[in-house]
Amino acid sequence: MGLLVDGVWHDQWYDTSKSGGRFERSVSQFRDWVTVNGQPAPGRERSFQAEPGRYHLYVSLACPWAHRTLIYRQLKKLEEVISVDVVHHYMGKDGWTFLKEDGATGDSLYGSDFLHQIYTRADPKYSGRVTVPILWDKQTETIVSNESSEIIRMLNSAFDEWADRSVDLSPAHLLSDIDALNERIYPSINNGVYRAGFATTQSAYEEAYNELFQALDEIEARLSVSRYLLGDQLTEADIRLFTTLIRFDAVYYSHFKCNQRRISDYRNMSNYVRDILQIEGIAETVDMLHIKAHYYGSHATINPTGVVPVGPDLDFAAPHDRERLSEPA
Ligand SMILES: N[C@@H](CCC(=O)N[C@@H](CS)C(=O)NCC(=O)O)C(=O)O
Repeated sequence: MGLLVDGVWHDQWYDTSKSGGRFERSVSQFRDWVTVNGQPAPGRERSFQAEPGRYHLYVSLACPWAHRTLIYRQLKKLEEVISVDVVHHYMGKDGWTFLKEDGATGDSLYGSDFLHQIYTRADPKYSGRVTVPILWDKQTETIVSNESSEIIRMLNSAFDEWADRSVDLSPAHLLSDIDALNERIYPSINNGVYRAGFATTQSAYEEAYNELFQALDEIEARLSVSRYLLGDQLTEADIRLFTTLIRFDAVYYSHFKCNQRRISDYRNMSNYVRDILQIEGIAETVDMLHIKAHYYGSHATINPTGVVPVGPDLDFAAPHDRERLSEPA
């Protein structure tokens, strides 16, 4: 694990020394937008017009943020429109690599060895973390965005000429509710598990742990009366929550010490996870080998032996009971 400084790779773990042992996620730096007519997003100058075959995703199957983008690509039926490469699950001293093994594809565009070479191809002087996902423009050979929350908003509508338009995960009338839920769920749950797991002091860990389980209890209550977070319609907020919940029992519960309860101990949330997993296209985006091998194998400060637990046995294909909460059509 490391980062680029002026385009040069340095092997370095997260520094929590200046924040009382708290893990603070750095802000993504490539923030342009693909738009229908190529009009730059407000406050932006670079223009990226939606076109089939022009854009490429670099993802890790382990990563919950990259997972969001893969789910959108499936649900919007963009497989032929946006190509994908998958990095290897092990993130060691070279960061993410393109080692072709266990279903990792390698870099089909440039044959690079390391993901950081994609960042320096876009900006030879880039300083910062080298993260997935990346939305890459094959035409101008640059990174459009490395911020998953924005990439999924682009995938939701910018490519609709070639996509399944009937799928809209952030309809205008729900947008402010989605944003409000994201504001609650991102710090306490999506990033909350990382804040617990990467904390290097007891107090930083307990702060994150308490916030996490308080938020999970709230979600459980919400899901006791509503099929999805915002009623009968699956939205962006569900996808963003799902990618954390699906990893929880296998990884966050033990590896990140988030062990007050498993998701399988929550009746509503566990059924909800299976409900979403069983939507056509979603199961293909979940790769438990990459998920477990990455976390247990790559975080030497947390699990120095790199031994990957065999369990737990999780049956996401088992029936769920969520239909009881839907309005009859
Ligand atoms: N805010 C970013 C976060 C992406 C992110 O942190 N990805 C992790 C993998 S789960 C990563 O690549 N980390 C490498 C690092 O921090 O060096 C997003 O949502 O796209």
